Amino acid sequence: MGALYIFSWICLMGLCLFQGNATLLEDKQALLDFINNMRHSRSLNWNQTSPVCNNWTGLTCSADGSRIIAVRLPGIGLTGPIPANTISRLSGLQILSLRSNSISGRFPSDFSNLRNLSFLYLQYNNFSGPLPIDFSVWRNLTIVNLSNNRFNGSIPSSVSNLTHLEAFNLANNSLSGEIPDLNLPSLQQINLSNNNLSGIVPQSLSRFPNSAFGGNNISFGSTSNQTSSYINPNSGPYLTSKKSGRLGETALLGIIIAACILGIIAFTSLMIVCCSRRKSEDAYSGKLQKGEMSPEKVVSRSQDANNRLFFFEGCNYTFDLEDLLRASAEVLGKGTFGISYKAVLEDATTVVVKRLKEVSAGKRDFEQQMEVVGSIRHPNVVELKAYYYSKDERLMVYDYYSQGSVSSMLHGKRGEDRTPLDWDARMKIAIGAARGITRIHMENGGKFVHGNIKSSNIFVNSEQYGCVSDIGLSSIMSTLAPPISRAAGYRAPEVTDTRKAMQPSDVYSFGVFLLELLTRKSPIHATGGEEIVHLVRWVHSVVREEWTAEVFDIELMRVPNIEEEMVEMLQIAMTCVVRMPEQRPKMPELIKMIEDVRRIDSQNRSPPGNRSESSTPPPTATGRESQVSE
Ligand SMILES: Nc1ncnc2c1ncn2[C@@H]1O[C@H](COP(=O)(O)OP(=O)(O)OP(=O)(O)O)[C@@H](O)[C@H]1O
Repeated sequence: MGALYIFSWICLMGLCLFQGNATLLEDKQALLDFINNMRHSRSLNWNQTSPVCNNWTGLTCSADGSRIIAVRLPGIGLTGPIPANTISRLSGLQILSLRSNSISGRFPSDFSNLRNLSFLYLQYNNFSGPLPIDFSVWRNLTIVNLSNNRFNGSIPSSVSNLTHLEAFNLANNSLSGEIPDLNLPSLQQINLSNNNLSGIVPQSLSRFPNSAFGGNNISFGSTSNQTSSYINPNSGPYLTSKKSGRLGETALLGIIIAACILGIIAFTSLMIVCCSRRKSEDAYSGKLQKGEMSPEKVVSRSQDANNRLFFFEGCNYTFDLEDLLRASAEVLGKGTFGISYKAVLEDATTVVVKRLKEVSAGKRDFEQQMEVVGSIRHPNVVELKAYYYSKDERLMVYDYYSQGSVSSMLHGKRGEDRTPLDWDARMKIAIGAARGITRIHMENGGKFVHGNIKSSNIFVNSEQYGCVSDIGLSSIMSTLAPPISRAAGYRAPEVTDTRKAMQPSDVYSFGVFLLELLTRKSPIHATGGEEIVHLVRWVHSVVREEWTAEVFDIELMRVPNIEEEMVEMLQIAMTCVVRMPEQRPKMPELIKMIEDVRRIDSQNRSPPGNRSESSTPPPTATGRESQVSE
């Protein structure tokens, strides 16, 4: 009897295990059916023979390995409609992210089978047609992002049944009709902006800011005809009142005549100013272009008001644009965003002037961005000292870092002239850069993105810690580095697709920078046979073949007892360059991870927030900067 019991128990367990495997096999088949029936420009390592869990890109299995619970495939070039009866067979699915692809067609009706879905990210695709009528089938939905598609029709009232909903984003679609009453206490974020919605914002959503409903024909609060506040895509919030009557005809005529006279005066003065400014700026640009400055006076004092260098508070420089124009200048290099010059002023002050090309932002946006950048004071961030804006010329002024960038330290001199960077130096550069980027990410309510992390933008401060430069340019410039360029080697895969840098893409670039520090290889380099090598792919292939030691810079291999630390740093770098942005660590975590590899020194281990307001150490610079220590 006992034996029979044990036998049946074993059978039962066997059946369970078999069933578990069967479900996973079914999930695997559903995914293969999906990917084999959908165009995608990136190849995936999904093949029939390899195990799904821990192996296939973009998937997460349940803890017991019996089901697939997350599919994350952002920015892999998926094109066309989602094939029916594929993804919808993953009945254990909780997270689905197919954002930043080119998926078209309607919202798949069979997604109603995904009863466990909690997080749905389909933003930045080409979905069209109406939203699903019955949202209540997904009782667990917590975050829904369907923004930046072409969905039309109205917002279904069934959304109000999603009691777990915390974030709901339908921005930038073509939705119309009125906003339903969404009495959802857990809802923390909503964005319905830039649709064709009309009517009023229901009371249940009045706690959200106006910007959540901008770009629609929605009115707020009172429904009375007397006064209501409208939000219009072009003009922003404004008040209209039915009481305001029409202007009398005489008054109107008076205004038109006055406007004409003023217009003529303004036009004439503008022409005079433009002609004289154009002359002086052309002369200035010409000198910078030639990489030389003559002592002749290029801008007259009377024009200083229009040609003013804007210095940030606390900057101890006393020169003006005129002095800068008289300085002797030498081209340091041509970057993605312009040319950088080393300028030595008459009193021996040495600065770097970056002359920007193709700024896409207007004057106001440019100035605002400069204000943000100029306000960042941190030992691991290269300070922007001053800027200049005119119609034809935009300049940024920094301290000159005489040791050159980390790029030139790693790849610059060859042979006997070369001073190798030892392990300590590289660790200090890594930790400093991590702290600098973390500080930059704290700006703008924790949303600021650097967008151009690379070794030629990282210098060392007076304490030899990494120091990050070139902040805030990627968002105001229209240029993107060409696909085969050193800059492109740092670019996260999703940035190539969406052309939009985010904080996780900075983390990716930082990971590439760490790999560069460890290998002393450029992110994109040609081998003897002219073959283009991508550093991330190369490191992956070497590590996969278990030749880890081969990865490291030969100069480091000579140093005793650092192998373990190098391997730990390699692991950290590899976590930064994973394909899925949401799987990359955040910058503050990276500081901790790197600090844990080696206790560099206690003085430099305080969190960046505590250190940002401290007296800024100067760079290892020539010129007149005072040498205040960190
Ligand atoms: N403050 C500085 N001190 C010393 N050298 C600098 C300074 N700023 C830039 N450089 C160097 O000048 C050269 C040109 O810099 P620039 O920033 O214009 O281009 P980049 O870093 O090569 O590319 P990108 O424009 O994409 O940042 C680079 O070698 C850079 O390291």
